[in-house]
Amino acid sequence: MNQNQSLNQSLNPNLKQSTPLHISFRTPLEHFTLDIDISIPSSGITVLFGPSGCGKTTLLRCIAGLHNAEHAQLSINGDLWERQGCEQQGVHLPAHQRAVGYVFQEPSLFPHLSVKNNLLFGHRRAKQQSPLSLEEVSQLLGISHLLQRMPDKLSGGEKQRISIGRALLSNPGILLMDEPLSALDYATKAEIIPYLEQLHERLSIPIIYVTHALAEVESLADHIVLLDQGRVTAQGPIKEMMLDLSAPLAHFSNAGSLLDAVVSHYDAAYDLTEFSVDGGTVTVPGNIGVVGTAKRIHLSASHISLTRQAALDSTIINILPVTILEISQADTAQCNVRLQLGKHSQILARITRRSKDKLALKTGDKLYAQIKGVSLVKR
Ligand SMILES: Nc1ncnc2c1ncn2[C@@H]1O[C@H](COP(=O)(O)OP(=O)(O)OP(=O)(O)O)[C@@H](O)[C@H]1O
Repeated sequence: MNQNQSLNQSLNPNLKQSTPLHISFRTPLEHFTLDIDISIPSSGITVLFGPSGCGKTTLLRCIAGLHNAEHAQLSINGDLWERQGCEQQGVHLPAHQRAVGYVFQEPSLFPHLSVKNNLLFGHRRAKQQSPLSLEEVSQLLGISHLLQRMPDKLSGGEKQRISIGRALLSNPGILLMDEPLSALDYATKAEIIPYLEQLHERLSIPIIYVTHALAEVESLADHIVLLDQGRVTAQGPIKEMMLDLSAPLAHFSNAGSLLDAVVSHYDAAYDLTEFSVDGGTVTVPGNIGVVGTAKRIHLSASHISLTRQAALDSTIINILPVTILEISQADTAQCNVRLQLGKHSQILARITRRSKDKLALKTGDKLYAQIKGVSLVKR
């Protein structure tokens, strides 16, 4: 058993790993009815993404038992928490009996308690004593040096990490995070995202994460559920959803694709890091990480151009052979082009309709993708 497996088991020994979460609620709201019926993976981060007022917070509140829906069916890790409005006998586990960790937009620490006592409050709230110790949580979130401080001596990002720690110490079966970064400035967001990535890697409890920010989706999501006016418009694994030309994400102006990459070489003379990806090599400026480190890289669709021949005299250093899988109109001027890269990967390019016609591009064409600009979304 490796360290992660043992930490996962110790966090929640009763977790039935492979049972998907079944989440179904119907409840009238002010202007529309929230009507959701989804199954999501039992581990990893599922992002709820949608415009303001589409029902994201209400859905979290339903899961936490804070909003009563007329129709409900909720199974978490194989346990039935709620069943309402069907022929079978009703079930409603009260909010205080649900093993839910809830992190809000604004960190809500007790001002009269030290960081340590705020964290221990989560420990005491646990229905079953959390096997995860205060020390382990502090180390996971980088807050060990803050334990004796009072909340008014903490930055916004530190407060939010402590809110997350307190939620984890309550031994949750599910972690609900409602725009946990939206109250923080850009620099603090960047500081906290790596800790969220760590949580995601080291804990196998399901996390449902609400955000409006596409950058957070690209950094953190494994699975995405798109909501509009109380209904699911699309859902699925994030990499697939970004490449689905009929789904909303591919139509955003900042559409792109995610690629798994491993650091393969650092060129000290030019300060460039090379990554090996399925189908080639991608080079980015700077010394990014030790050889062998896995990263997730983001390729913006509008930063990819397509050529029939590999340009030999281009300043663009990332040029990869690709095959066209699908072309679809993105708007009146532009097309999305879904491309096969290597054996198992796909990327998205955004080109003008005029270029598509000029090059007479069609499915099956073998081309070269010139990638101008690669961003790392996982450090
Ligand atoms: N208890 C309630 N009863 C009736 N309507 C409600 C209730 N709670 C929220 N609403 C309404 O339901 C809609 C969805 O609200 P909700 O807070 O779930 O949206 P949201 O997607 O989380 O929005 P935001 O991204 O702005 O936080 C809103 O129009 C809101 O006014």
